[in-house]
Parts: sequence; C-alpha cells; structure tokens
Amino acid sequence: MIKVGIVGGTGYTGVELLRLLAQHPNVELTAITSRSESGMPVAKMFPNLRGRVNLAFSEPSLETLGACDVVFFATPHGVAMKQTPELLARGVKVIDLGADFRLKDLAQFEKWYGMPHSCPEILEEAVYGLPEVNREAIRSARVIGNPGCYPTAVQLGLMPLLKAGLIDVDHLVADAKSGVSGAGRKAEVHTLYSEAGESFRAYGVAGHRHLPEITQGLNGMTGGNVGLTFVPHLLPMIRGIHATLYGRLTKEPGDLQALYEQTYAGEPFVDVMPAGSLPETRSVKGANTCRIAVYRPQGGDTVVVLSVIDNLVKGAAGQAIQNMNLMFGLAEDAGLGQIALLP
Ligand SMILES: NC(=O)C1=CN([C@@H]2O[C@H](COP(=O)(O)OP(=O)(O)OC[C@H]3O[C@@H](n4cnc5c(N)ncnc54)[C@H](OP(=O)(O)O)[C@@H]3O)[C@@H](O)[C@H]2O)C=CC1
Ligand SMILES: CC(=O)N[C@@H](CCC(=O)OP(=O)(O)O)C(=O)O
Repeated sequence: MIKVGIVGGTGYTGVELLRLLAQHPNVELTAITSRSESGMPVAKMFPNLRGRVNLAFSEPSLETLGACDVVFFATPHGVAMKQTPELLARGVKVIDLGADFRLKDLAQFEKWYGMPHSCPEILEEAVYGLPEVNREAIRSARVIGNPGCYPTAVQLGLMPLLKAGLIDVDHLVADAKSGVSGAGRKAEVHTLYSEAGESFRAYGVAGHRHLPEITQGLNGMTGGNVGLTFVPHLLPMIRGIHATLYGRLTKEPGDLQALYEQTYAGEPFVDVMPAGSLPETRSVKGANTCRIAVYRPQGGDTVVVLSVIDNLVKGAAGQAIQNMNLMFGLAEDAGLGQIALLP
C-alpha cells in the first residue's frame, strides 16, 4: 500500500482527493493536514467521508509527512516549494496541485505569482503532470507540477490541431467558463451565492496566471511561440469547466473527427464525442474525464473545439491521482473509475 499524505485537507481539492483516495485500492491515507482544524475528525467536517476516512486533521509537520511515500499539496501557491526539498531528502515524492512547479521560466513564475521561487533546482527537475502529453516523464518523476484546471481543458482541446500543424498558431482563442468551486473554499465576496448566483461575467481579461501556463504547454506542442487570447468566466454553478476554443485553418484539414479520435485512441480519460455532439459539464461531474467535440462550422476556415472537465477532478485531484498511479507503476486508472453524476 502506498502511504499518502495530503497538505490542505480542508480545501475543495483536498476533500476531493480524500473522496477519490478513500476508494483507491492501493492507498493508505496516512496524514491529512490542516493548520486551522488540527485535531478535528475529518468526517466531522466532511460527512460524505463518514465510515470511509477515520483520521483527524493534523498539523503539517515534517515528521508526519516525512513518513509518507507521496504527499499531495492541495494548498495555495508558494506552500509546496517551501517543504518539497526536505520531503525529497526523506525519499517522499511530491505532487503539487498549486502552481509552484508548473512554470519552467522563473521570471514568468515570479511575475504571475508575485513571489520568488525558493527551490529553482527542483523546479527544473519537476515534471508538468499532464499525462496525455508527458506520460513517460511522469513515470520517473519525483516532483509533479499538477496542471491548473483551465490549462487542462484548453491544452487537451487544442493538442490534436497543433500537433497536426493545421491552424494559425498566432491567433488562438480560448473562451473558458468555470464553476465557483474553482476559486476554492476560502471565503471571498465574489463567490458568495448572492454575488455569483444568477449572474455571469468574465474576469482576468487583461491577464490571468493560467495564460503563461497554457502557452508554455502549447509552445511545447508546436515548437514555437503561440499567440493566445484567453478569457476566463465565472459561471453560477459549483463544478465544471467548459472551454470553447477557436483556431483558423491554414490548410485543408482532412477529417477532423478522425484526427481527434486517433489522437486520443487509448487515452483512458479523454473522450472524443461523436460528430455533432455538445459536451456538457454535467457529463463529467465527479469523473476524471475530459470530453471533447470538434466542429468546422459551415465548412469554413474556423475550427471550434468544445472541451469540458470537472475542475476538481481532471482539473485537479483526479489528475493528481492519475499522476500518482503513473509514478508508482500502478494501473493508470486505479481508483478513478467514477462515472459522472447525472442529472
Ligand atoms: N479549486 C480548483 O478547482 C482548483 C484548485 N487548484 C489549486 O489547488 C490548490 C488548492 O486549491 P483549493 O482546494 O481550491 O483551495 P482552498 O482554499 O479550498 O484550500 C486551501 C487549503 O490549504 C490549506 N493551507 C492554506 N495555507 C496553508 C499553508 N501555508 N500551509 C499549509 N496549508 C495551508 C488550508 O487549510 P488550513 O488553512 O486549515 O491549513 C486549506 O485546506 C491551489 O493552489 C489552487 O490554485 C488547482 C486546480 C483546480
Ligand atoms: C473560478 C476561479 O476562480 N478559478 C480559479 C482557477 C482555478 C485554480 O485554482 O487554478 P490554479 O491552481 O492555477 O490557481 C481562478 O481563476 O483563479
């Protein structure tokens, strides 16, 4: 059994890790930390875990975490990089759900996250945990920068077109919408029910920290520098991301449906839907699945891709477990068989 620790167990990605790991056949939950709720039984805060998780929250101490085989950081940016060097020295692998190990360019990290990086040498060895792109490197990684939620939906949606060299890489557009759980569990005015409910708006239009993460990934697919306009929106729902992606064709693309199906053939967590389908966020709610549909409206020169994920699963905790499975040589889908909750 793999001994697992979770730092940040009281947040939304933390409790999602717990929900999924409690059903994982190869995992023993060893430590679940919270600074604010240390001593409280986990199932008291999260009754969905009653009878399934019998631990109490503990302080995030090196002693407890150092006894694990792998530690997930479900914490704000800047926390994982402080503790990762000591954990690695004790032979513990690290999967950060925050952004400390995602951006390879230090200047970009410091610009978008407003803090210096405390372990650049570990950032260099860390692997970006998008299995559909980096599967082999993930298998041997000690540190994973788990992708952001929007970057997962956008990169998986655009990858087939970019790898095939079919679209103008200077003018990509990603119009993406997220449910409010994407903002985490901490109290903030803009995610209050009476602020976010029955309303809809964009945010981060002039610049969002996921822009450099997405372009880093897309650059890796094209070998050059892509130009991307990325506009996130806040939807009055709890879970889910819907990304609508636009690319202008630079040549006759052939059968786009076949291109998508072939690219993702054999991928356990990417579902290319039949031509004419409209992926819904509810079709992935609670599941580690990205569902994609590709369109060429009126046979014109614009390709439209629809990509949906659950921000807390394929956009965070599920993908992190997929990465853990790869790092420990387990079946990639172990513990990740959940079917989406519908309606
Ligand atoms: N929500 C989402 O959809 C997604 C989130 N992410 C990323 O995952 C990470 C966690 O997000 P989310 O679960 O939404 O956040 P939350 O705000 O819901 O939870 C954050 C957790 O971190 C703990 N924490 C905060 N500061 C520290 C610290 N200095 N040391 C140790 N623990 C700390 C908190 O517990 P306590 O204060 O009790 O210790 C809390 O449990 C973030 O980096 C986020 O950007 C990534 C993809 C999607
Ligand atoms: C709706 C909402 O607020 N979503 C978050 C993104 C989700 C997330 O937490 O991603 P990171 O891990 O990269 O921070 C945001 O736009 O800041």
